[in-house]
Amino acid sequence: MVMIKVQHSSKIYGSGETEVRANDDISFAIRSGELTVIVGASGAGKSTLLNIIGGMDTNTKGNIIIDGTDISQYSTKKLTTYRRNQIGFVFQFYNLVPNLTAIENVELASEIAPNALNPEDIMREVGLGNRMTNFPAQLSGGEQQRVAIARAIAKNPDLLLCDEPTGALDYKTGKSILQLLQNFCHENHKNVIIVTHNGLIKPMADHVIEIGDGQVKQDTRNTDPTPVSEIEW
Ligand SMILES: Nc1ncnc2c1ncn2[C@@H]1O[C@H](COP(=O)(O)OP(=O)(O)OP(=O)(O)O)[C@@H](O)[C@H]1O
Repeated sequence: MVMIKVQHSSKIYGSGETEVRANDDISFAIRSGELTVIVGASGAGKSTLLNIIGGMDTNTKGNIIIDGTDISQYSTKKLTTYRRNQIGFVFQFYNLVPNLTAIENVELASEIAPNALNPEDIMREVGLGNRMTNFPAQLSGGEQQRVAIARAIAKNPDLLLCDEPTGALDYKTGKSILQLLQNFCHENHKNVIIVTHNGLIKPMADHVIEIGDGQVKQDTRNTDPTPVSEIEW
């Protein structure tokens, strides 16, 4: 079953001499339960695409069909509900609230979502059962990213969108975060999209979309994705 259909989507910033075609006629389909890696060089248009799929930005042209509904036609209010109920975001720099404990950061998200999971269960699942009452500053970068992932997962979203989730982490910690995302996707049959410039992680994905100059350069699938623990980069 197709979960996401991006159809001839373009995003143009500015106009005239300052016009930037961040996305230029992008089309692809993501099947339900796929771990998708969107890969490309800096400035290729990856974050723009992810933000449009996540309802944080809107496209200039084209359709974004999520589970049968075209969100490119949504009002601002509908987009807010869509983001709140269906999307979990993970960013490079965690974006945790510094004066709330780890578990309170997760509760913040679960409280606004209608089908939320138990925050304590999720904290244990990401390996932080014993760090729930710590503040972000008392946690390592990898632990903070685990809290950010727990916060995104606790909403029980259909779609987990991750923009360079290991960008601020060392190699080993980054690997454990990617393993967590791969497990979450495959064990729960959820959709996860990871945006990265690191082409070497492509083998971990079910689906790889390569973006260059705002366009899809390659769209391939791995029938037998490699466990993250077996990938070196
Ligand atoms: N709000 C904006 N206004 C104007 N131009 C923008 C805006 N956001 C992005 N762009 C431009 O659109 C292009 C694509 O940017 P985008 O951030 O999507 O690329 P990216 O592939 O995610 O890059 P990176 O890996 O460096 O984050 C770039 O040329 C960027 O400068």
